[in-house]
Amino acid sequence: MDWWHELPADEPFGLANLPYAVADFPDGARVVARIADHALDLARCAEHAGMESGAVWDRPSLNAFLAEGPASWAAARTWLQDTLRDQTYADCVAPHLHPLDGLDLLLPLEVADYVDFYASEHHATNVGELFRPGQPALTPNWKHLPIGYHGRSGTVVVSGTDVVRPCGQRKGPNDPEPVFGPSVRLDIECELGFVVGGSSAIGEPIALDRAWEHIFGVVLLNDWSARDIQAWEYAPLGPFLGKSFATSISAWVVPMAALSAAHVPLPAQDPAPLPYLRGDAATGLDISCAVTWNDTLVSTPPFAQMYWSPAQMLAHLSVNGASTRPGDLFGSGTISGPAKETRGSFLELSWNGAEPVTLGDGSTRSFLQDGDTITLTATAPGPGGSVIGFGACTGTIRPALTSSP
Ligand SMILES: O=C(O)/C=C/C(=O)CC(=O)CC(=O)O
Ligand SMILES: [Ca+2]
Ligand SMILES: [Mg+2]
Repeated sequence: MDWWHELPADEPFGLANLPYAVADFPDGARVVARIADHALDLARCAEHAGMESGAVWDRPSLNAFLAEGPASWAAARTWLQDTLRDQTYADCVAPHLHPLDGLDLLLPLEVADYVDFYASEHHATNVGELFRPGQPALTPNWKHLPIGYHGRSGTVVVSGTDVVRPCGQRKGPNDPEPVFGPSVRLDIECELGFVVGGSSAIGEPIALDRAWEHIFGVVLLNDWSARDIQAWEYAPLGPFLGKSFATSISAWVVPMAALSAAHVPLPAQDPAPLPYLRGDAATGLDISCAVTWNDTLVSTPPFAQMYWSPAQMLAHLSVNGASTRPGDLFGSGTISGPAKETRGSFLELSWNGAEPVTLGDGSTRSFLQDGDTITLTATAPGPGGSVIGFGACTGTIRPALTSSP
């Protein structure tokens, strides 16, 4: 028996999970799968085992594998689980396992198009009250369609990448004129990101009941947000420079197949959405997130509380005939539950600065200070009582480069 044949039942990166990442080996970057605290060099392991289709992993991103589609993803997963389970393959596995400690993980995919949704009713209600006081918190369309905006795919960065405080225009309600400078209300948004694979042609919407087949897996996602820049710029076209400077994702992509036991019914949708958004595939996911600010756990956002299903998001995203490509990424929107300690942004947690958060060292915060580190983590139920881990999505704030261009 080798160590990977006898992992404890509560190992969050056991055979039921097997998330993918891209590791920067001395002789090139390649796709790996995680098993406990090791990464398996998939292309080399497959080569060793005589599995020719493993060449798709001999690349510096997941995109070629994403392009192959769900039948290939399922076959690869079955092969990988069999290879790790069966002791006769131990010689094909052992030489290609690398301790994670000391391994550099890269952005796991070349992000094609990036969309961010707004699917938490609690978050949308809170932000509505804070940004548009005196108006109904939810806009009239909110319960009829999953609201989203197209973001900037080129600034999606991997966990561990520092985030430079953005500069931009802001104008508070009492300022006579806009001013330019480093954001003074830099925030996070705890979200999940959904990685799209296969493709759909222009003019051919993805039906709700086929939507999950197009979703390869899930990452943790932090949609860094400069609230002062956002509040001044967003009307009437939506978020722009307040969010496009950086979006962090976890290095590990948890395959949807690992989350088969995590599907849960959505909270009741009233009014019933239009038929293209209605059906049994409109499930939620029981994924419990956690937000750590420096070393203090400040929030535990529950994805199971999200109003819209990821399947509804993808059906809506393509219902106008927009095509999808391997490497498309969509964010769920900030995950906020009903309780204060489950809010997924500091705008909400500090109620726009009125109720600062106290950290473990006794200091208080409303928004991010230079040097602060944010870490998102999550777990989900796996098959047979196992636990599915997601790794971490972390980022540290660096000072603004300049206060004037
Ligand atoms: O209500 C608004 O004007 C904007 C809210 C957001 O910050 C948008 C966003 O990124 C969506 C989300 O993460 O839920
Ligand atoms: Ca967001
Ligand atoms: Mg962003």
